Amino acid sequence: MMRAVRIKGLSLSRGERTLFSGLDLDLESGDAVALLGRNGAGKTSLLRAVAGLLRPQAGTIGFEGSEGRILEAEVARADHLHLAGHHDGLKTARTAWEELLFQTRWTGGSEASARAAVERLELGRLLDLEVRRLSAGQRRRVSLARLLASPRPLWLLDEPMAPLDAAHRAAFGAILAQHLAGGGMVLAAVHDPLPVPARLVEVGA
Ligand SMILES: Nc1ncnc2c1ncn2[C@@H]1O[C@H](COP(=O)(O)OP(=O)(O)OP(=O)(O)O)[C@@H](O)[C@H]1O
Repeated sequence: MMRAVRIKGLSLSRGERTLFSGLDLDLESGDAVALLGRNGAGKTSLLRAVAGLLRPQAGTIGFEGSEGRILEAEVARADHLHLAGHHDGLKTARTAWEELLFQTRWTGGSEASARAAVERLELGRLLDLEVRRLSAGQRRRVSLARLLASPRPLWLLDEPMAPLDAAHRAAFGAILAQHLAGGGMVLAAVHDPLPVPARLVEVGA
């Protein structure tokens, strides 16, 4: 079980442009961090680097288990984190249920855990619809259901609440609080405040 993330002296570039350099950030079990910064500052890029999808120019990203045990980064990334990007990563021609079940199994969850996530996110009436027929907020709820359907300690969230209405933002706040209370960690790029207490970290120059 992952208990901490340690980012030291991190520099990220896109093309010729350095987005930021010398970023230090520690995330411990139970912590939420809100990444702030102007459009293009590099918040999404940072989440992708933590997920292993973008190679840093400099610095390190380390993962620890209980008692400071170093986790192999490849294993930590494959088994201990979720990246919920703002493109949702859902195949549009599948039904919401097909897509949720496929992704749940892919990440080690079961049909029962997918059903429980459906209940929690009130997706029951949407399950037979193709993803392309869902509204932005409905699509986001299907995407966020994956977080619950296969429990993993580190949630990397890219503007998770942007398309959600007030009621579903509140429901998602409760889900985040429960995840943190259970020892999980949240690293979220946001423009609006997270609905749980979070440390604020400014990204970019
Ligand atoms: N695939 C890519 N190839 C080249 N440059 C990219 C790519 N993706 C993003 N960028 C550039 O990297 C910079 C940082 O983008 P990023 O998405 O990390 O910013 P952000 O802080 O998340 O912004 P926003 O608040 O608008 O979501 C931007 O200037 C963007 O144009």
